[in-house]
Amino acid sequence: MAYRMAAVAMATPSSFSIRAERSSALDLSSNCATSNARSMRNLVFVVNPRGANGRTGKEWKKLLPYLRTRLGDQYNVCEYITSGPSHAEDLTREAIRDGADAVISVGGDGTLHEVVNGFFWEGHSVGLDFGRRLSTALGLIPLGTGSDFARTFGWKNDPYEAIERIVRGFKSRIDVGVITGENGNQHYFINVADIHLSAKAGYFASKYKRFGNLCYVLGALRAFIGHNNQDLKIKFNGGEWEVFQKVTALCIGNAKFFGGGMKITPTAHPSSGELEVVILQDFKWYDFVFKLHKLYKGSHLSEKTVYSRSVKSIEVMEVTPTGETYVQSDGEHFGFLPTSFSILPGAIEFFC
Ligand SMILES: Nc1ncnc2c1ncn2[C@@H]1O[C@H](COP(=O)(O)OP(=O)(O)OP(=O)(O)O)[C@@H](O)[C@H]1O
Repeated sequence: MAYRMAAVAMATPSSFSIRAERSSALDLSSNCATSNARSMRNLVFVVNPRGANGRTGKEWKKLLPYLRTRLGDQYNVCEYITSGPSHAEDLTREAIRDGADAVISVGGDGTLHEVVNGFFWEGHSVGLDFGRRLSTALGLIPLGTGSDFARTFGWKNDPYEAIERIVRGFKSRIDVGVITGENGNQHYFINVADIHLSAKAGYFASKYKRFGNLCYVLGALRAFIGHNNQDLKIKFNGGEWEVFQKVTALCIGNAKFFGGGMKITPTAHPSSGELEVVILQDFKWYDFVFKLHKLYKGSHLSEKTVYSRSVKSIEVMEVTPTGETYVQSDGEHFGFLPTSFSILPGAIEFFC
């Protein structure tokens, strides 16, 4: 069940600041709007103060006065600070229901992942709740450790460039990946979902975020302990089951990069209408030493032990079930196989 939010407000004629807490109601029309609110655009900035080891919170404090000046009188700037994991999801859902024109994720890929999930509720778009058709756009100020989704667009962790994109107001529709676990619950991803070694590495990397980008190397080293390549059964686009032997990692890209700059699904693009599947087979630890540069450059698809194709959907299960093969989406631990993935083409309008 979604939390509703408390809004403690400090209204100014053109902007508004909110520290969101769980458990009471937020109403954009009363809390963000001013007297000429109907003609103003409500932009909700969902900020993870703990992103990039706390750097996001510090940067944001400096950024906010500039943002208000740069956006000017036609925008209500609503600032929602997350209080912990998953909070960004609840805040986004409430902002959409309250009629926000845009929700802008301020932080890394984990925060963006939660904001994207906030666009959905019980298998459908929140904008279509109660028979309404609300069109809230998604924006991004990348300020995380990896900020991998932004790399597909060639964007850096530069908040001032990101603000210019919002000011310019150019939007296009992007696809969203759907991931469904054994219990049938749906979850959404916008960047890359992945299975086995990389997902296990991501799980451990999240424990080492205090080391910055080094967390991905530490996570990978930890994941190698006890790792075995796995035979997997895979069904593409609802066809026949096929067995892929000795799978090291299986990656499903809506965008190109993961793990802090590795171009793992180099032909993926969030407006292609398809997911790009890349399967690494029979990789040994030394393959990562000798082929790592190819994974970063995105030139690994020509390797004999790398399989790739575009799909609308894919189902994956272990040949011999262990229930221990890791799955992650957008760098966040999702669970274990079996899992299925599909695409929602053009599901969200995005500032780009
Ligand atoms: N107030 C908070 N306190 C602690 N954790 C939070 C808070 N708000 C959000 N989080 C969690 O922090 C996690 C990481 O945040 P985020 O992705 O923004 O930064 P990052 O991990 O440094 O960047 P990247 O994912 O790009 O590497 C999110 O998955 C989210 O669940």
